[in-house]
Amino acid sequence: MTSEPGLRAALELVARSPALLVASDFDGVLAPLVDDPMTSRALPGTLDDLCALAALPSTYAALVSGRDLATLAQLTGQGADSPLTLIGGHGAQSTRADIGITLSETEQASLDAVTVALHAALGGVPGARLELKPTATVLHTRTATPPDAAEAGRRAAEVLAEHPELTVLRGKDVVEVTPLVVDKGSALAALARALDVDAVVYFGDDVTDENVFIRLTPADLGIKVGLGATHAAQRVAGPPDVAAALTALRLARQLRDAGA
Ligand SMILES: O=P(O)(O)OC[C@H]1O[C@H](O[C@H]2O[C@H](CO)[C@@H](O)[C@H](O)[C@H]2O)[C@H](O)[C@@H](O)[C@@H]1O
Repeated sequence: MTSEPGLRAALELVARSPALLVASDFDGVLAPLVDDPMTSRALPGTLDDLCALAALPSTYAALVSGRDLATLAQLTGQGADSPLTLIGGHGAQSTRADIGITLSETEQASLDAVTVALHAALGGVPGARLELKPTATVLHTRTATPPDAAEAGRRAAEVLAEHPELTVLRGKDVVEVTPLVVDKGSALAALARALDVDAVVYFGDDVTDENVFIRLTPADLGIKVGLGATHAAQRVAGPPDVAAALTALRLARQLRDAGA
């Protein structure tokens, strides 16, 4: 897909920015979507290219995910010595800012109550299951039939109607509920400000990534992965195209540094 002239030209142009931040979502972007969230892995080369970019002068790289930080680090193998900034929990956590995620007693009670209620309401719906994260509970329906997924969604909506204090984030075969007010766009904008970069490149595939795309300026480059309405300027089909685009961006940035 990087042979597509518009995308290639856009990557080469943004690679010439004096200070650049390259950031990517994880699931569905670096890692193909799978049924079991704990088996997600980034495609070969993607993390290497991000780390290589982060090693270049005036160049930074980040992962921005709905995963909690510990899980994101585990799945990507990016530990404390990683050159990448990891932003987790849709912006609730960051390795750079060391943002804490301790919920208040009220927030924790609210999350616990909705989790218990969802668990009770979803019993008996085949393929519907809950993922428990430190700041959120996620209803997964990827392995449910369409009628079962619809039934799970209907039951979840009834429960969530009783919890207007919670934030609901919708994604690919997931409905996520958290007591925090978070979004990836604010988190990435704060990182870009802190790094004082001239341009941001962002890869994302889901509704929550639109909060990033909508904030980008003409100096930046948003790349939507897959189908669906988007505010991104460019689009690729799937994770293999992201891998190719990251390599093209890394090479263009290295050429720029070499003065070519
Ligand atoms: O922001 P992301 O990195 O894209 O994380 C969003 C959610 O990703 C995970 O769910 C998605 O990936 C799963 C594994 O491929 C897939 O089974 C599921 O259908 C997808 O929605 C994760 O499990 C969630 O906690 C994240 O919020």
